[in-house]
Amino acid sequence: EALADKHGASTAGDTPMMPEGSTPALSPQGVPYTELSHYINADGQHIFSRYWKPSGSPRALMFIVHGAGEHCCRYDDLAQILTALNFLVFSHDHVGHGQSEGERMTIHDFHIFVRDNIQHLDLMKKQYPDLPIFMCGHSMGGAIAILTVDERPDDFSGLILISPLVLPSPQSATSFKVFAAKLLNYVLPNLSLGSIDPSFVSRNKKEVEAYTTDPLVYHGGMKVSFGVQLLNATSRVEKALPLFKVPVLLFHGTLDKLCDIRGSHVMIDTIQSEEKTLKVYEGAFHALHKELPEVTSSVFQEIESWLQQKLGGTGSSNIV
Ligand SMILES: O=C1N[C@]2(CO1)C[C@H](C(=O)N1CCC(COc3ccc(F)cc3Cl)CC1)C2
Repeated sequence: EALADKHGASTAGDTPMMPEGSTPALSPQGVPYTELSHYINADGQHIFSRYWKPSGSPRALMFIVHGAGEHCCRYDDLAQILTALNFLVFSHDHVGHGQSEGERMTIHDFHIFVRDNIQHLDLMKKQYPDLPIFMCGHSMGGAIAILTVDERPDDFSGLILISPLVLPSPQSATSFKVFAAKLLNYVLPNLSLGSIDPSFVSRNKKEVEAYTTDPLVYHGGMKVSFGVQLLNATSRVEKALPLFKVPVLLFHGTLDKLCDIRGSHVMIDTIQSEEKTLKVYEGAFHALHKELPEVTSSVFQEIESWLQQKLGGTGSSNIV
């Protein structure tokens, strides 16, 4: 059992990871993992993990789950908002993403993302056994979050979803692409379905630029095999929704071309959660946490007041 250090990152200090004189495991960017907070997943891969700690003692945990091709350091702004509410925020780069090991944007079973999520969740529960835990997922990270909560419903006090992948969007997963992906998966699994169009990510030109120039973002084509796993994810999510009971705060833009807003309508109508809210942003694109200032500030305010109300905290909980 690898020891978890104070950050909850497990180091392999007690098991000789490499015989004397050999080089330490390096991140895809060439950084030794001994210098990066990380944990080792069930396949022995180094998963880069990130922790944003509040100045005071934390009153809750927030587990952020990033989307396809991106990485957890893109959530610094959201994490800062949350640490100001005395949340301890944690996240990691999914296998094949960012500073974690694994072939770029390659997965042979979508459940691996959920398995690694649960491992990190258990590490943090051990470190902070008495704190309520919330999860926030974006896009493909929303599907991973839904499936994680579905497996551990009693571990979460609430789930926030920013334009989650519930239904594939007809633009990015055209019925031809879906058909082709399923067929080609047997013969050409590594064929590219084309890469994510950065202009679909946000209307905010600065954010599109940041996405396009971010060296930790994967800008290559999406493999057929990855697309098929995303389709697997959407069907697993649809099966999970009718049994879903955790409080949910959902956000979606009406002009989202990457994840169909219909998926959020299906979700809000299907889940059994007593507390469920869907905020629709007219004209907004996909990454609402990186959209035009008026959208992103509204999303962050809604998240703040929803969390304050959940924690029975001070602030704008409107008790009538
Ligand atoms: O800020 C952010 N957001 C990001 C990038 O940077 C967007 C990206 C992300 O997760 N998705 C956008 C693309 C979408 C493609 O979907 C498919 C494609 C082929 C297919 F066959 C079946 C499907 Cl479902 C999946 C979800 C994370």
